Amino acid sequence: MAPALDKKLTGLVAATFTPFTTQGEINLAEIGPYIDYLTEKQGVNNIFVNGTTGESMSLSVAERKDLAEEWCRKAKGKMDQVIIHVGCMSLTDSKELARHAVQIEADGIAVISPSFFKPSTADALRTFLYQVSSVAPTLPFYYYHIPAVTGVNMPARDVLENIEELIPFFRGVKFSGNDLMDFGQCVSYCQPHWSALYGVDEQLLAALAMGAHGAVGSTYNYVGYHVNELMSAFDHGDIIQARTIQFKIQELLSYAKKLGFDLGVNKQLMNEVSGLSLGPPRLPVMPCPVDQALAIAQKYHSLFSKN
Ligand SMILES: CC(=O)N[C@H](C=O)[C@@H](O)[C@H](O)[C@H](O)CO
Ligand SMILES: CC(=O)C(=O)O
Repeated sequence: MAPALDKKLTGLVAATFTPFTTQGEINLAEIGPYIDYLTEKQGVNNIFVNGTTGESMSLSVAERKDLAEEWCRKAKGKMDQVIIHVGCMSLTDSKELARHAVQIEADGIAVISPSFFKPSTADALRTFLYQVSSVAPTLPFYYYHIPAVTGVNMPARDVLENIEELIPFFRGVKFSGNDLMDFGQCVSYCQPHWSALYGVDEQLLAALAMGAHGAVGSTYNYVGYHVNELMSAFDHGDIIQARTIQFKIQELLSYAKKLGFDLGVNKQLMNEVSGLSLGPPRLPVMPCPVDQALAIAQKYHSLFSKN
């Protein structure tokens, strides 16, 4: 098997929601239709599975394996790349998931910093990442930086320092932070075969100006079509058009945030917009009150007439 050796990850990557039944079990049957929705209706051809949006930290290792396997199986021939997030609090669990990602022929893995016991230095975090990668040494590897969620605030650029010496298949960073100076320094440190992927959907345009090669986010599940247009406007130098689309996304999210926007609301918005049955989130994330999702979906439709 040759993993995505020379396939640099670019463009849009949807961070998938995990489908649950109404009883709260993982719902593998919804994955096939979900993939079709992303490719056919949103023009999104890459997915980031079992991440923050996928509630990975609320899933068991066994559930994460079942999900990863089904996403890979159903994505075959339809998606360009499937990246599996394998970060856990326990190094042992992360290694088990990394080994499994090789078996199911994922295109890459990503790892978040542990956040209960936090690494105290960039070197400690790099060593943790290295140990996870060591059981999947030829699988493209991404560091997943999300300081607001992990509480691990060391600059991502520090984590990247000489990382290829430890992880030969290091392929980039998924940067979900607001610090655009740190992001710029990551871009500037990137090797040609690495990708700097931005993850704060509200301000992607600023990250594109800083040199982002692509974007990973939850909202690309339902505004992917429009963000593809934003990115192509940017590529063609039409900054006014790119900004117009970015401002619409900001308007949607600021409206949603005023009503209370969390993963439960985000997931319900996806249910409303897509017609998929992804179910409720898992506790401690609370299900979204119906009227709240409807109000946000209405705002969505008023901003984006397509879809
Ligand atoms: C905390 C979180 O989930 N961040 C996501 C990616 O990393 C983003 O895609 C956000 O969901 C998005 O920017 C909306 O705030
Ligand atoms: C947004 C994102 O990348 C995640 O859900 O992990």
